Amino acid sequence: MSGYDAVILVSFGGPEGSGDVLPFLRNVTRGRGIPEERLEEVAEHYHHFGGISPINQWCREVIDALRAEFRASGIDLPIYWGNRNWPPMLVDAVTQMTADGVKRALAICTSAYGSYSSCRQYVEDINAARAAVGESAPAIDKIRHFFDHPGFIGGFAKQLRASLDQIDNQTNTRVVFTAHSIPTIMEDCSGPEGARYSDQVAEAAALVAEHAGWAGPHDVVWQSRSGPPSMPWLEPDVNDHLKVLAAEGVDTVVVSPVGFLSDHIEVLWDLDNEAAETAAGLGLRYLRAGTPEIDADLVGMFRDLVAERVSSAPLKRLGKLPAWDPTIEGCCPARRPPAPEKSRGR
Ligand SMILES: CC1=C(CCC(=O)O)c2cc3nc(cc4[nH]c(cc5[nH]c(cc1n2)c(C)c5CCC(=O)O)c(CCC(=O)O)c4C)C(CCC(=O)O)=C3C
Ligand SMILES: [Fe+2]
Repeated sequence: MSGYDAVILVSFGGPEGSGDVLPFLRNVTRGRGIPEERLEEVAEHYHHFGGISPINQWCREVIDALRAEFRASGIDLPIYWGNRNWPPMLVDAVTQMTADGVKRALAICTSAYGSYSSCRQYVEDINAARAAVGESAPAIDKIRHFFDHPGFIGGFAKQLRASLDQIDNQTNTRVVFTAHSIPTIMEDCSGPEGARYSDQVAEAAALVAEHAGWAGPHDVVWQSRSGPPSMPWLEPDVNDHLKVLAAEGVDTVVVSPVGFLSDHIEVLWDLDNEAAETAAGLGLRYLRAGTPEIDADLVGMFRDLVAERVSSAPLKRLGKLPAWDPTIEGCCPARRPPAPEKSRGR
């Protein structure tokens, strides 16, 4: 007896044609004061791919694979799909669930880590959609952070191993893990005592390296920062880090984007174009390790994360960081409220 009568995949959403790009970007950045020039710059990244982000198609394939996985494991729950920023929108999915009589659903959010952007914001958007539908909307809980689940680690480790196998002489090879940068103010209030986002990324990176059989050095760096230069974000940026590595005598770099489950625009543009170009300019051999995409381990992980909640199946975790409930009231605000001294005066 679990009390759940449905599962909903909740993802970021992405444009599927050039006309979608600017409206999508306006949805993502609504109320955030991101300048129009930044939007136009980001729009260019999407236009290199015909305005199509692979993220929606990836969601469709994950849902198909997960339905098969549910059938095979006797989990008899329908799977809905709602995005935060582009159709199919969360509010429409919640409307449909309500019409179908769903009372309590479990949300699979497609981000592995804590922090406002990667967790709390998903919960807020789910709750906004429920509020828009009204009293009869189902209750929706979120699955836990899964950065150290063996299916997540295994999915990345396989891809990293495949890249390493292409390098004959690994003496001066460096493995570089990347995740999306976030403002340091957001990092400082991630998790119960702060910095849990970067701690989780670091733990995932170490586990992926270990499971790929990589005993050489690895680093964790950040990618895809936005926001005004005056606002500090997590550093170093992957491009700056490549310069440091070249100066240290590294000749081959393998970049594994553990911050993302699939190849979307940040991976295809910021890594496969920008960082690859930076590396070429420095004379570095550059290999980008794959993301799990719809790897069987990753799909099996989603099944496990549902099974944990519907039938109290044991938690599969490889890491040592304490777990924390991603839905604690007030956890991971976008920023801390200003200290009293600072809010007085100007
Ligand atoms: C931590 C994190 C993840 C990983 C967790 C997760 O997966 O959720 C992530 C994922 C993604 N971010 C994405 C796209 C964008 N993120 C933006 C802006 C921002 N991201 C931030 C953080 C993150 N972002 C932050 C702190 C901002 C600035 C402030 C704000 O707006 O909150 C902007 C606005 C323009 C810009 O400023 O760059 C865009 C277009 C896409 C879709 C890609 C596609 O379409 O293929 C995906 C999966
Ligand atoms: Fe983002």
